[in-house]
Amino acid sequence: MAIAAAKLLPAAAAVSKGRSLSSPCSVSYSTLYRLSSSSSSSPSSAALQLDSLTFVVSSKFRNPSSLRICSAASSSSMRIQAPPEITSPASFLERKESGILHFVKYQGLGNDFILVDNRDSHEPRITPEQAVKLCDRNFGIGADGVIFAMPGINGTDYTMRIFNSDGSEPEMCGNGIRCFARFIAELENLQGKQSFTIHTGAGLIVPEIQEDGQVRVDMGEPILKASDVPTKLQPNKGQSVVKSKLEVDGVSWNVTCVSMGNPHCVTFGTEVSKNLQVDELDLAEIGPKFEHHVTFPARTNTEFVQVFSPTHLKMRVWERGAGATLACGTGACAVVVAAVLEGHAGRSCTVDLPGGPLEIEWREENNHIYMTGPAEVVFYGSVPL
Ligand SMILES: N[C@@H](CCC[C@H](N)C(=O)O)C(=O)O
Repeated sequence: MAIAAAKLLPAAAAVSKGRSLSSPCSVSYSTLYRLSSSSSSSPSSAALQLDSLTFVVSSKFRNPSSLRICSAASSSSMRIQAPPEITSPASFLERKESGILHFVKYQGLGNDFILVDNRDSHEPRITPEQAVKLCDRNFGIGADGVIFAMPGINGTDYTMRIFNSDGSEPEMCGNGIRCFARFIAELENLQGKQSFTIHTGAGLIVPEIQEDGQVRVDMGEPILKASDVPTKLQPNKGQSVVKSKLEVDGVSWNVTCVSMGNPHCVTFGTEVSKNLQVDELDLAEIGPKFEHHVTFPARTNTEFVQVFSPTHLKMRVWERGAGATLACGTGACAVVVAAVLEGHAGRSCTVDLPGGPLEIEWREENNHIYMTGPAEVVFYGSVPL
């Protein structure tokens, strides 16, 4: 956590020299707070410094009684107030000050999200424009998207909404829903095996936290009907588009189109090069050309796949609205569906992504896809809006 320390020190120095940190916020936010484990071997910590507000917290605190929060400087000449008492991550998030957003940053295989407790409203606490700023990796917190935990509708426990880092709103997010489940367990102080019914733009999704902390998600059924994906490519297998030709940048790619609630275009190769070496691709060059191709009226996520064996695939992804990410859960599900339809793999596969592996199963008896993978806290923070 060298980065965290590097970010912390200038802020601490500014306070200790009696300089107030430039701030549009109230004086209490000119304080540098440090939240640490009472154990001397604090496992990890991270700092967030945005305008006047710097909040440093351990990413591993799980025992509220071991929490303590303290200001980093205490001279009476400085405009520092006693820090508010924080006894748990949930109580931290429950603090509601106008103009301040409390959040938890989570990641699932490096696909990272700002999680917002929005359980008291059906309206997202921030706008798409604010989400774009917060997701910026240089001028903001840095994330692939912002996820809102909202009240359930239609009898579900919760609703998940998400903004991509470009401010667009996708229907679903596989890595995000694993993070969402862990976030809810933290907010509700639930331990052990837990499952939730979540309303999303892709319908009902059911994540289950396992004893080992991994999250297994019933992702529902894939949608293969071309007009529902949506794609303008002509169906060539029933109503589906399977291993069809798509011209992108003068190259003829073989593509299969799958929706997991959100659209995916999966390719295992081109007309001339049937087996992709995915590490050799220039994703930033080719990805946007798929994303904005006229054949995808709602834009598309694109997965480039290499087959190691019928149970082991490797993919890189260019996400709609987020660009190259380290992992995409809905993408990994779409890849296994496409691999089965094209005859490259069986229904249970390990899919390697740049951020790590996901276990995917497309079950024959109910047509549902199950995804299993991790979700972890990165840090807790507050940011002026
Ligand atoms: N990373 C996500 C997908 C997020 C949404 C996507 N960018 C879209 O616009 O559809 C995942 O893990 O599924």
